[in-house]
Amino acid sequence: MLFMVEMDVNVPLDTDQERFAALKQAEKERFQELQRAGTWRHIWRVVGHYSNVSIFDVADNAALHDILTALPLYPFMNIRVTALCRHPSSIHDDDR
Ligand SMILES: O=C(O)C[C@H]1C=CC(=O)O1
Repeated sequence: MLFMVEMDVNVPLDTDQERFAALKQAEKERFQELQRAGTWRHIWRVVGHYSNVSIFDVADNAALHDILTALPLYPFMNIRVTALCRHPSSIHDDDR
């Protein structure tokens, strides 16, 4: 199942910078692992924001919930999820 996931990262001014840098590195590693697995299919930076728009390919709603809530930066994120399905005019075979 495909989902559009919009993530906004909010970092309070009093956040410990060293701790945040470690979480950011852990997030990058998890992100790249999920990309290699084909789970986190796409990501785009939203211009002018510490936000991204991503496409996830997961088994079901619960799988997406588990992945998102386990992200290292999850405590700093506001997340919006939109379920997607194939557009009838799409020429891409991997839209499901
Ligand atoms: O940078 C972000 O938008 C937050 C998050 C998503 C991937 C990643 O490496 O960090």
